[in-house]
Amino acid sequence: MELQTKIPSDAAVYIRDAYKRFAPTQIVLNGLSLTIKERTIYGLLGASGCGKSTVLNVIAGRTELDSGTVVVKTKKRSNLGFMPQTLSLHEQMSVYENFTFYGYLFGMETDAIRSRSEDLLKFLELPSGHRLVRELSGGQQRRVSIAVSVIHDPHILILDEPTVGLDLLISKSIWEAFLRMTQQGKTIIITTNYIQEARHANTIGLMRNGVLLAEDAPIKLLERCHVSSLEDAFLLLSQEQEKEIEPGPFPEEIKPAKATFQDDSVFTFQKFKGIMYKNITLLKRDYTFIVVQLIIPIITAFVFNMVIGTKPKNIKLAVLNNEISLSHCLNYTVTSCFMDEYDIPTLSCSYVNYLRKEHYQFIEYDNQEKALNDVRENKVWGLLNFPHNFTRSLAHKVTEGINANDDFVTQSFVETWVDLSNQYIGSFIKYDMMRVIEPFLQEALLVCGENPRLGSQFVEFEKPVYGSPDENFITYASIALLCLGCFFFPLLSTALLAYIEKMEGIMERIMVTGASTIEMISSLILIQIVAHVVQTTLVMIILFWIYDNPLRGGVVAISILMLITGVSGMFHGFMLAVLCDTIFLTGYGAAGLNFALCLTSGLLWPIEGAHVSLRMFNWLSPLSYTVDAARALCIKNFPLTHYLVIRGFSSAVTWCCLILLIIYVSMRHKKGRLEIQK
Ligand SMILES: Nc1ncnc2c1ncn2[C@@H]1O[C@H](COP(=O)(O)OP(=O)(O)OP(=O)(O)O)[C@@H](O)[C@H]1O
Repeated sequence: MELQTKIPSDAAVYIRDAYKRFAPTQIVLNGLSLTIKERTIYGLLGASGCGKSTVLNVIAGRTELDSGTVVVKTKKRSNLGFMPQTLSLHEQMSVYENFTFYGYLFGMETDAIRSRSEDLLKFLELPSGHRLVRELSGGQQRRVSIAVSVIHDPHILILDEPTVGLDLLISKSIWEAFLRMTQQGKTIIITTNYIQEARHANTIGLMRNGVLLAEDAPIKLLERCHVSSLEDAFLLLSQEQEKEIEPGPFPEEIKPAKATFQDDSVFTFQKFKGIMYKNITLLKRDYTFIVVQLIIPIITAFVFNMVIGTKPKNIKLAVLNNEISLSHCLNYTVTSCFMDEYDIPTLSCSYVNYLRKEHYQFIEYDNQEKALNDVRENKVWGLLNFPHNFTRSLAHKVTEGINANDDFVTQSFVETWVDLSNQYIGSFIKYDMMRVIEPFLQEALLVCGENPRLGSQFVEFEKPVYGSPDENFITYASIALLCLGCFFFPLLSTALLAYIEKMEGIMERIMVTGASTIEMISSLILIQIVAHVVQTTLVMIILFWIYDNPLRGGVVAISILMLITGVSGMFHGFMLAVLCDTIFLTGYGAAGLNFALCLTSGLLWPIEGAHVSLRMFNWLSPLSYTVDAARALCIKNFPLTHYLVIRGFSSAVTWCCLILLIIYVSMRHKKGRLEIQK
């Protein structure tokens, strides 16, 4: 009540004893007090970095004081107009489109926006409203920015260096426009580094060291200081401050104070509509973005299927066959029993032919040292050395069993050297050599009239519980790829879109209109979801229908899971854009996250093989449980009630909520800072 009586009735803005610091030693406002009268121009002057923009942010309700009082006469944000220091316009949009976007944010109807736009174009001497902002000159762009801040005809206009970088003629015409506005009843607060141009203001506040050195009409200031220019007055007052004023102690007790507005809300359709309008207009203008967003995942899916999972073919192996020349082995079939005394076949041929069916290429050698040398020189991947009486020794071993002669036993082995430096190829060679032993022996035994199962290993694999006998790596990896793609591409596009808005100061400008985090994120996500659904559908068609990776059930469930995963990716992207203050960090953050998820989602290697410390915390990865659930749905056709599926869905939803919370907190924390600092 006492305060109310102190506030002059004609004050549009009243600040008393304002203290603000951004770090313990970085005090920006140190007991500043100012009064801005209605229907006047108030010029806030001071050296760069003295805190002028901070004062404007305090008035606009974007920065909270650590202590003090701030009263803004209007209780509605829609009565405030704010022009940030950076251009903060969508340069790919036309002048009209920028007007419409901000008009919608303030709840204006399209017709009202159109007629107000025409007035403003004339008033600020702007060219056609159909021109794109990026095609205008620097001065015209600044005037568009001013027009945007007054599109909704606010009572109080806050302008952060509106004439910076403009030539004298344009600055003059802008000041004239401001004077006309005050005659129409507006209150204008301007910061400027050009002290001399501020002589047009009704009141000047000279700011230094977090306080006002003086606050008066320009003419009175000149009289008081007995000087002829405002620069001299500023200099004189600064010298006096240095002599006289010791900065007071920063209040020990923090009593946050901020300008509040009644029309701040969590979600309003009108603001959502405005942001949607802007997003759709931008997408229509830049369709390459949509094309890239669709083409890259499609190419990735095709390349993945063409590269991953297919067995390496035409691997070269050296053969030293002491039993028979390899040239005699082509088209060789076993027609006689290898255990006969007389008509003995050559099983080395048969074995090599089995391997040929697995797409190995054989090169015959007659010298073991030379062959091994070629393995060492990478000309071939391995050497198979068949002893001269390999078939007879094998027959002896089979018929004699435990009574077999040691020499025969030794001669019944194919000596093999494999280059294991390439783990994948080396393992394929070993695996195939072991795998063909069984059919090779069974065929030989069958010709002998023996039970072919004598040639089987002692382990017999029944029909697989899940999967099929010819399941390969791609079955396992394709699901992880789907999840990763659904997460990463929306993450990347959201991070870039949001970062650009932040970088250009547009995010901050939107927030000053009172738009909430929810409105900004929901409209961005609605747009992205359309792209995400199309993207995911195409990738699923490629993976499951064109390349026939197994999809044994749960199409609807997997689609919903991928939708949530995409939304989670978008939230992660938005979070990166809010938290990172350079494009480098944002890009690296996105790429690094993708890389880490590749490794921890089981795309490259089963997580069961990871170090115990990683396995313990793997559940912290946003995709681990999602990938498990997706595999359970696609490969095992588990029902929705299975715990793996429930866990996957719960994890995806929890991550969304958690990241949303982080975004909300950081946007609150970064108030007044959602733009890249100059
Ligand atoms: N949100 C923030 N977090 C940390 N530091 C901040 C924040 N906002 C402003 N600052 C710092 O406070 C000081 C005053 O900044 P401010 O932008 O208000 O100065 P200014 O007088 O408007 O400068 P200029 O004329 O160059 O625009 C600067 O050192 C700036 O880096």
